[in-house]
Amino acid sequence: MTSRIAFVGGGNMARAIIGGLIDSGWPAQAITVIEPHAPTAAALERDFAIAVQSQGDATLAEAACVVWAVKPQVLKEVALALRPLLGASLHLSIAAGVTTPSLQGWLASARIVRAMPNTPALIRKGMTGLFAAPSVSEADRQLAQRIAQAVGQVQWVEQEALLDAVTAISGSGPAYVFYFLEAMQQAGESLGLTRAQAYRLAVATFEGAAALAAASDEPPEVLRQRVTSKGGTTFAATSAMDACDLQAHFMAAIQASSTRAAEMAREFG
Ligand SMILES: NC(=O)C1=CN([C@@H]2O[C@H](COP(=O)(O)OP(=O)(O)OC[C@H]3O[C@@H](n4cnc5c(N)ncnc54)[C@H](OP(=O)(O)O)[C@@H]3O)[C@@H](O)[C@H]2O)C=CC1
Ligand SMILES: O=C(O)[C@@H]1CCC=N1
Repeated sequence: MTSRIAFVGGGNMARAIIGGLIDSGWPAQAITVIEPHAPTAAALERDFAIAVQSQGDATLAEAACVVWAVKPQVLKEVALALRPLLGASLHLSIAAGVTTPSLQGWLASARIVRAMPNTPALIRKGMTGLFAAPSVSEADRQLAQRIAQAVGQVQWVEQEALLDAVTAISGSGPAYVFYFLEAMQQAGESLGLTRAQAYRLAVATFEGAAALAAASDEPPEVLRQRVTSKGGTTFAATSAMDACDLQAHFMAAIQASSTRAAEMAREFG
């Protein structure tokens, strides 16, 4: 029988994971959500035919896994409020920055796995970083991994601090890709393409280049060199990027994401 999963918070990321789980064959009847915002709750019920409650009830204790998917800012308050209703479940937190020791204290449980998914989970192309303290059982690790793998690939890390790096690369990463897509679309338009033409070209290019990188044994700088003809168009573009130190700026932006994850642990943990 499929394990019951209860989501606390039914926002963007929970929706992505729920969509991926159902798409991968997880029964809708085995998923419940606690989501107080009525329009969000109604949309989840409509789109996925799952049970959505405005607040927790006794059925929360029946979940094999509770997925904590509220904002880090409110996680402590929500966890303490629901604590009397919790059973002996695994707790899977997707909140950026909130640490295992904080969660252990709020939930009065050591059965905690932290996950850092990303929104491509919605189409089962997610990448999820996972961390569990050494005391967490193999069965709990397997259940967390099963949920994450239902929506894409997983990468375990051995030190909790590395989840901040995962957050900065793959958690926030889809936004970086969309940021570049926006720029490529606007540039294409300014060069005379229609908005739709430019967007289609840009999306297909990301798709194709990522698939090529995934299929290749060669490092990205070699793949880039293959595109770059001597004195040609790509060289003109990458030289302009180098002239404004784009790579260093981009790396600093990723560092800022990781630093923010660590700060959030101090603010909300
Ligand atoms: N978005 C992303 O790409 C990623 C997000 N995360 C993490 O996922 C978590 C959720 O983020 P995201 O989905 O973007 O945020 P959202 O704000 O979209 O979702 C959070 C949801 O929780 C609801 N909520 C608020 N209070 C309660 C409560 N007491 N009980 C139950 N639900 C409540 C919110 O309702 P309301 O709007 O009314 O407040 C909202 O619908 C965060 O901790 C974030 O760090 C992790 C990886 C990637
Ligand atoms: O922006 C955030 O804080 C969350 C975590 C990673 C992606 N979104």
